[in-house]
Amino acid sequence: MTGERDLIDELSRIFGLPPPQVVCGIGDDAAVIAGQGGEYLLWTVDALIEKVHFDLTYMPLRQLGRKALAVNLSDIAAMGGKPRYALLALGWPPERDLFGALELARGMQEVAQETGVTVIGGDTVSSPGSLSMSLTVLGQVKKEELLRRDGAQIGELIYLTGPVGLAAAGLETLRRGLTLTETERTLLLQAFFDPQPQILAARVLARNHLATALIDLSDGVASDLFQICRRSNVGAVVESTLIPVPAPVAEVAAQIGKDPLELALKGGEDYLLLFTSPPDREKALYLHFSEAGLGTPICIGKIVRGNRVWLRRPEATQDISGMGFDHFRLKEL
Ligand SMILES: Nc1ncnc2c1ncn2[C@@H]1O[C@H](COP(=O)(O)OP(=O)(O)O)[C@@H](O)[C@H]1O
Ligand SMILES: Cc1ncc(C[n+]2csc(CCOP(=O)(O)OP(=O)(O)O)c2C)c(N)n1
Ligand SMILES: [Mg+2]
Repeated sequence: MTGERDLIDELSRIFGLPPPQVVCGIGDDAAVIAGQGGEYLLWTVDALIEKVHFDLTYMPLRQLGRKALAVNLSDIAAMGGKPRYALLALGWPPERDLFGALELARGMQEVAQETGVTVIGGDTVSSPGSLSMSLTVLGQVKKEELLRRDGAQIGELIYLTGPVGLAAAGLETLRRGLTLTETERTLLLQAFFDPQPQILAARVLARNHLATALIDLSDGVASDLFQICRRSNVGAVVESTLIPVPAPVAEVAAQIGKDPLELALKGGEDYLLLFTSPPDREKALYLHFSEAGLGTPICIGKIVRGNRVWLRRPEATQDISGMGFDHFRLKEL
């Protein structure tokens, strides 16, 4: 086993196949359980661990609360669903002021109110040394609107709902104390601190049957597109010239001596949507997004035969399958 994905594959072998009422078990953004009246229940959990997901020296607790819920909601969005209820398991370091936990909860409650979610339970324990939390979110989606990772077909187009690399560049800015203009800094830190779960965009895709496969971007395009490919038994070609890399991301990349595309495709924590859609739905896609007041989706490539993710650059084509954030293959970007 060489990383997180291999470990999950092995765990899923141990846990075995789920019973028939489980429409989708291990392997998608959330588990899907057949509910009543043509509704499916969506069930997801994400842990956030100090020093792995956040550093309290630069992450205010209120922001952390916002982000903790937002990244979980992103997994419900990634199934085309509506988030409803959340449970919070909190591991609080006993040496840390307990009032800090209230700040965290206030941040979470802000996002809950913004998205129509209610926190209905949890667990509170001490966690010597580091703050940890785990959020469980329950959502719902109509049976015919469920969007999974496994529906991509050869010839379809691959889209993003926004520019990539901002959060990763924000993290590098904080970590390395980079000097940027105030506008650049604000944009990057906002993306890193306060990701906006793409619930509306996902609902537009789901309601109008505009996507065939959907995932949210937590580990980066290279890794998350590979998950779509693995589940759909297809390959993908991403065109380097089509990747939306904002100028401040390129600026950070230059300051840290990295390739901007690398930061944009492998940095992670974008929490945008990555989806596939048939070419003949392109007009409808743009129209529905524009009618909903959403930015135009950005086409970055195409689904092809095979099982790898290729990045086509003017000078060469490179295999980027599964590259990006992995909990057990940590290396400095
Ligand atoms: N420890 C685990 N036990 C069982 N299932 C797991 C475990 N870790 C991850 N999974 C499942 O593996 C799939 C991929 O997980 P992950 O990559 O963390 O998804 P996401 O990026 O959407 O959070 C999901 O369906 C998740 O529920
Ligand atoms: C202190 C710190 N170090 C590193 C990172 C970068 N980082 C942490 S988790 C992550 C990827 C997403 O987290 P994960 O737990 O894999 O989410 P999931 O894919 O399960 O939704 C990234 C890029 C960070 N945010 N903070
Ligand atoms: Mg996860």
